[in-house]
Amino acid sequence: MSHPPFLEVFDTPESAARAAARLLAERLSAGGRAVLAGGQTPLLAYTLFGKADLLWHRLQLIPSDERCLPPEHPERNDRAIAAALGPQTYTLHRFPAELGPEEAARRMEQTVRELLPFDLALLGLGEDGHTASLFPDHPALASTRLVVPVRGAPKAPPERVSLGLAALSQSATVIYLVTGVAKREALRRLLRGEDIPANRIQAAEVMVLADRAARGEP
Ligand SMILES: O=C1O[C@H](COP(=O)(O)O)[C@@H](O)[C@H](O)[C@H]1O
Repeated sequence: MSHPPFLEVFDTPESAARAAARLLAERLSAGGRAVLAGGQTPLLAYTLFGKADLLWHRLQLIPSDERCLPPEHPERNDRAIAAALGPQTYTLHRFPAELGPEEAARRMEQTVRELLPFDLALLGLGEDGHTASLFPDHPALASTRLVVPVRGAPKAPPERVSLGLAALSQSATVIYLVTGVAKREALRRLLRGEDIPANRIQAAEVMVLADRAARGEP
């Protein structure tokens, strides 16, 4: 990560989500190619972003990673992202993660190659410092592939597929949305430039939107 990143701290997770939605709408007003994190944290931001007035038909989106679960499973990132965004007409490049990590990674390689570079990546941060499905000390971190298969992830489900560092580092802007007291230590490590997966992503512009709880402020 470029150091020091731009950091903005908000009173509540809702105000951090509003700021993330505003940034997405500003940066993608004419469309573009963007990565969206999975997980719970960004869902409110996506709901708000989904109401923005922009050239949705020119927007190509891809989840940062996917869990190897059946397509309609509630824990699928693509399903949660699409549900939060609502009925806008855009392109969402879904990982065929139901086919397993290796096959999904193989099939998505060309799609990702054609999407690069990304205009923006909104990423999450796990309590252990993972981002997308790139976990600390996992062999996927050493891969130079654009899309990496992940087995044995320490967070369920253990089988996943993820954009690799080689793809995520081709993002003009990376925004981390980090809220909640459980993320406090991971955020501290991110901001100190410690060797966690999120800090292995190289981008020209890195912004961190956090709430007071994640920052350890009362
Ligand atoms: O498993 C995942 O975890 C991270 C963080 O998720 P959160 O629920 O703590 O916000 C997420 O960024 C990643 O895309 C997801 O698959």
